[in-house]
Amino acid sequence: MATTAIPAPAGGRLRLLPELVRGSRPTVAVVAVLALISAAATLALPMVAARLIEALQTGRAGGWGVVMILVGLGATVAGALSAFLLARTAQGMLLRLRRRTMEQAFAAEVRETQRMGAGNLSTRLTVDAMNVKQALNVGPLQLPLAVLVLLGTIVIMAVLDWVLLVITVLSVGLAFAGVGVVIVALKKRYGMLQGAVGGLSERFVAALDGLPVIKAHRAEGATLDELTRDAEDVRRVEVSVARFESLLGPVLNLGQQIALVSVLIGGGVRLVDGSLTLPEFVAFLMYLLQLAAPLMTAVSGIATLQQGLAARDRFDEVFALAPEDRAYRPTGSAPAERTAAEAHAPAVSFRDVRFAYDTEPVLDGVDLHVPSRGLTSLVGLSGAGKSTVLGLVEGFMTPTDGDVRILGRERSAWSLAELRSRIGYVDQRFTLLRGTIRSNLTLGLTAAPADDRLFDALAAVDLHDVVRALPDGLDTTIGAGSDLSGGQRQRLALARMLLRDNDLVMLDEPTSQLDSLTEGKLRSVVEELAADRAVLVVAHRMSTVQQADHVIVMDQGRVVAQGTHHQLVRDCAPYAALVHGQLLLGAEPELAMA
Ligand SMILES: Nc1ncnc2c1ncn2[C@@H]1O[C@H](COP(=O)(O)OP(=O)(O)OP(=O)(O)O)[C@@H](O)[C@H]1O
Repeated sequence: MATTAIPAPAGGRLRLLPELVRGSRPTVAVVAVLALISAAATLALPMVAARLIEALQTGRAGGWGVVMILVGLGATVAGALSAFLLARTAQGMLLRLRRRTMEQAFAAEVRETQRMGAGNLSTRLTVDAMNVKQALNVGPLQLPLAVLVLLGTIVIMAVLDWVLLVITVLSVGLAFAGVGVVIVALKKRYGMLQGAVGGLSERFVAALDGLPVIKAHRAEGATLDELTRDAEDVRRVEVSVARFESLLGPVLNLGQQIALVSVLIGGGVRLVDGSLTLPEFVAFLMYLLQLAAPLMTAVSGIATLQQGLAARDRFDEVFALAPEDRAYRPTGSAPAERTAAEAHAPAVSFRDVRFAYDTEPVLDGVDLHVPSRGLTSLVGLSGAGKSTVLGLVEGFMTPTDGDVRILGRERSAWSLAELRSRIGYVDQRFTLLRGTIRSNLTLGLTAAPADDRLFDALAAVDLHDVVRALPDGLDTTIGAGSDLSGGQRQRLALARMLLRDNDLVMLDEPTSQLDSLTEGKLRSVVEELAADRAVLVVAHRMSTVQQADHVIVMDQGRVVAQGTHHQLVRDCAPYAALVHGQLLLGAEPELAMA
C-alpha cells in the first residue's frame, strides 16, 4: 500500500498531536466520545454502589444491581474500544513517521546520512518509534482521561464531605511535589538513554560491516571490549533512569496509605457524630481507592510522555537533514531537450572549482574538461581529489565555489534525477545491494528488461555462463557474501551500468589487481562505450591511461596538466614521476616510455 510521508514540519519541529489527528479526525472524535463515556461511567460507579447499599437497607436492591453491572460493563467496553481505535490511528502515524525518516535519510547528501550513521538512524525506526507510540497511547487519551477522572472524583468527594477531602489532599499533595521533581529529572535521562542506545547500535552495525577484517586481525576481543564499554554506558544511564522511575510508585503509594488511614480515622469520627451517613462514607472510601488508578496513570503517563518527547527530538534531528537537491532544478519540472550545441559541448567542464568537506580545501581551483566522446583518464596520487571530482559531477556534494557544466549544461539547470539518469556510475568498491542478480542489474530501471537483454549485458563482461550455471540463475540471491567472487561482483556492477543508456560513464577504477582476463574485458568494455559517449575513468592502471584519448593529472586538489599520455610523459613532471615511479599499477619504465 502506498503511503504518504509526514510533510516537512513547519518550523522544523515534528508536532505529535496534530500529526496524529491529521487524516483521522472522525476516528479521533469517536475515541474522544468513547473516552468520555468510559470516564463518566467510572465516576458514576461508586455513586451507584452507594445507591445499591441504600437499596439493600430497604430490601429493594435488584434494580440498582442491574444498573451497577451495566455501568461497570459500559466503562470497560468504552475504555477498551477507545484504546484500540487510538492505537490503530497511532500506528498509521508511526508508518508515516518511519517513511519520512527513511525518505529524509535517502534525500540528504550521502556523507550527511553516513555521518549520522546507519545504526543510529535505524534506532529511529525501532526504539524511538516505540517510545513515540507509547507517548501517543498515553498523551491524547490515558493522560487526559486520568486527569478528568481525577478532577471528577475530587469534585464528587468534595460534595460528599469536604472535610475528608481536605485531609486527603493534604496527605497526597506532599507525595505529588516529590513526584514532580522526579519527572523533571527523568526527561533529561530519557534523552541520554536514547542517545546511548543509538550510539551502541551504530558502533555494533559498523563492527559487523568490518567483521572479516576484525576476525583476520584477531580483534574480536578488543572490539567486543569496546562495544561492551558502550553497552556499559547504556547500563549506567538505564540504572539512573530506573533509580528515578522506581521512586514514582512507592512515593504515590505512601501518599495514598497515609490518606487512607487519615480518612478512616476522620471519617469514623464524623460517622459517630452524625455529620456523615454510612452510604456516603462507603462511597467516599470507594472514590479514595479509585483515586489510585488515575493518579498512577497520570504520573507514569507524564514519565512516558517525557520519553516520547525525547524520542521526538531525535526524529527532529533526522528531519533537519537538508535535502541534497537544493542547488538543482526541482524534480518534476519539464526537462529541456539537449540542444545540438549541448550534445557537442564537453561532457564535463570545471572552471575554478573549489570544494571542502570541512574547513580544509580538497579541491582548490580545479579547471578541467572531459570531451563529449572518448576515454578520459583522471590520474594522481592517492588523496589528490579524483573521487571528489566524480562525486561533484554526480551531485553527491555541492561545490563551494566555481562553475560546473555537465553535458553542456550548467549544473543547476539539471534536476538531480535527470542528471543521474544521463550518467552511468560505477564506484570504486563495485557496490552490489543485498538481493538477487536480477534486482541488482535492474536497480532503478522503471521497466524491467527481458532476460535476453540481461544476459547480453552479462555476456559483455563474460559473466553469462557463470550466472546460467547458478541454481536460480538471475534470481540467485547475492549480497550475503558467498555467491560470487570479488571479480565476478565487479563484472556484475559493470553489466548493471551497461543496461543503462548514458551520455557519460564514470568509473572509479579499483586499486586492487584484477586478473588479466578481467582487466582485458574491462578494457574492451570501456573501449566500446567510449566510441559514442564520454567515459571518465579514475585510473590507477597503466593500461587505462595508455588507452585514454585524454589524461587529466591531479595533485593536491589541483589539475596540474591535461593532454595525451605521450605528451604528458614528455612535458609533465608529476605525471612522468607517476609513470616512472611505477605508481600506476602495471607501469614499467620501458613500457611507459614507449
Ligand atoms: N567524506 C569525507 N570527509 C572528509 N574528507 C574526505 C572525505 N572523503 C575524502 N576526503 C578527503 O578528501 C581528499 C581527497 O579525497 P579523494 O577520495 O577525492 O582522493 P582520491 O584522489 O580519489 O584518492 P584515492 O586515489 O586514494 O581514491 C583526501 O584528503 C581525503 O582525506
